Amino acid sequence: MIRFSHVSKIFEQKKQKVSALLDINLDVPAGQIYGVIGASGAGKSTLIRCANLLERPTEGHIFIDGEELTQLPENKLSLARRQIGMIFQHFNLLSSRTVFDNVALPLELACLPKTEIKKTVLELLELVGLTDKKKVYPVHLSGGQKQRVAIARALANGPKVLLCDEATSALDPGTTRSILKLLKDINRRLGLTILLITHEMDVVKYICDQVGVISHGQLIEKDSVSEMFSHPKTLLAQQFIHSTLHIDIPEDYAHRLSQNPTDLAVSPLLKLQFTGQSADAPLISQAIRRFNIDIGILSAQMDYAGGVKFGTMLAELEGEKQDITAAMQFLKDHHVKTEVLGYV
Ligand SMILES: Nc1ncnc2c1ncn2[C@@H]1O[C@H](COP(=O)(O)OP(=O)(O)OP(=O)(O)O)[C@@H](O)[C@H]1O
Repeated sequence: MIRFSHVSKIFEQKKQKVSALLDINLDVPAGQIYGVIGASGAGKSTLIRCANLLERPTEGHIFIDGEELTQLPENKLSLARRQIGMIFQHFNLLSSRTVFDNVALPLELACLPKTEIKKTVLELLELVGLTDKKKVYPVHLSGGQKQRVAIARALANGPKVLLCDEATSALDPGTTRSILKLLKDINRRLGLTILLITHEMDVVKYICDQVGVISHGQLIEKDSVSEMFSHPKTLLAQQFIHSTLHIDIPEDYAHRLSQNPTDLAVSPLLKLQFTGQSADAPLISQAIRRFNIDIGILSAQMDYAGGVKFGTMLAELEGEKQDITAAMQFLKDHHVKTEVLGYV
């Protein structure tokens, strides 16, 4: 449904060239939710703005449902853009228009008859759960409600594709969830293809089918969400995944931790990272039985994404030195990433 073929974008500013996108190849199948994740300045906004040619690529081709946008003359491009809805981090509603009139705007621009506009707008407001707010002005809405209006407006022309530019970045975690749930519902109910950009792996984990990681304008890794979470290949993907896990050493415990083993501090504190196959096997109890050691769990968080289990654990290993070494090797051999944080 969306295809980027060898897309590059170079910005020129005061004789300086910035390569915002470098040879991007991306295919989003119809009906899927595709997330592109990256740090600030990685090229996410440029990428999503190229999808509807708000930003024209310097090189390469962009196709929506088989039609090459990069070949279309301006008049045909405006028509093609009706197939592509877009929502933004800061909602971009017209403050002088009511909720109803904001959603009606694209239909008015498409010169639809009033009765049809009214019917469509009321259906859309029901879809996004804002029927009772139709006469309200945006200033009286919460952030989540504003984004719901923006979603209804983006769907007004019945697009095949929805582009989401950091759509939940300005919202609190609870509202973020409800907006992501709405996007997922719309995707499933209307078969809408969604391309979103984000800097939060939680967003990807919650709604995406596939994910691409962008860094310095390049898509350095792309995969299904389950594959990325179970076997992240690049360091950046690994860092994004582990940013969704919130594991800290308690402060009083950290004070007792010594960098190297001493006569009093002999038990290593390990940070164990489980992905895919390692998370499914009962490796902790196997290590305890096989090597006759004790494992004290300080904190742990296991999670699911795309049907795959993964997680992080902080655990103290107690026992004879050679048994601890053998147990650590056993965990490593079974794809558990093992890091010694100190000794207690
Ligand atoms: N209009 C522009 N003119 C010149 N350089 C630009 C322009 N827009 C973006 N850039 C540069 O292109 C690179 C990618 O920017 P982009 O906004 O796409 O990143 P991003 O991943 O969306 O960042 P953020 O998450 O901070 O919004 C950056 O180096 C940025 O400075």
